[in-house]
Amino acid sequence: MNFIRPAILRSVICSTRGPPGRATLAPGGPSAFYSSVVAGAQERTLVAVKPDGVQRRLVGDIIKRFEQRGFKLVGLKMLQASESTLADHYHDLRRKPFYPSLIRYMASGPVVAMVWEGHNVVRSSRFMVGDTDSAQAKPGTVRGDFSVHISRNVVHASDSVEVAEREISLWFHSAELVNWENSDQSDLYQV
Ligand SMILES: Nc1ncnc2c1ncn2[C@@H]1O[C@H](COP(=O)(O)OP(=O)(O)OP(=O)(O)O)[C@@H](O)[C@H]1O
Repeated sequence: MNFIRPAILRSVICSTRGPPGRATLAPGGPSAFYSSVVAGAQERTLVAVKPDGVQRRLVGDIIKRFEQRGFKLVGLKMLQASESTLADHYHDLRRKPFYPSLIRYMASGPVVAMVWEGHNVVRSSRFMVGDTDSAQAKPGTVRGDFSVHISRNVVHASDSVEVAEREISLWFHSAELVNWENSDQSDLYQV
């Protein structure tokens, strides 16, 4: 979604709420209105910095990219992933020839798991992370900037909303996810 200027948002609300020709903003003014627009479109995704990304001190850079894009961090932890979690996470790849080395790689050191929230965050995260094969990943993406080989591609991001829900519940307990409000969410949606 492109950023929306306040004036455009005001005209959208005027045309979708209340009788024609009557300007009706949400109670609480523009800021509350932006929040209500944004809140209706929220989704969450799992992003994980893989062991090579942690070893290479890329955690901060990856978090920065998601924060700067405008997404909201609602879960964060560093952990040594168990083989059972990894087997569950990559269950669809278990028959691939690279599966054993993938599990070894993912278990070789700590992972930083995160849950990010925002409009179209699943799709946007996949673009930000870049192609699975680092050789195909575009510059500007995490993998395109930091990785040269598919087997050490720095970061994971869920590839659909349904998968994201499954992966978040695999990696996080619900009590580890924090619901919080931006003090002024309108800032996110202004150019
Ligand atoms: N041909 C391959 N050789 C070695 N490792 C591979 C290969 N294909 C995939 N992998 C590893 O398995 C991971 C999962 O593969 P998948 O096809 O699900 O890609 P992805 O969804 O882009 O990656 P991820 O799930 O890690 O975000 C890849 O990120 C990569 O680390």
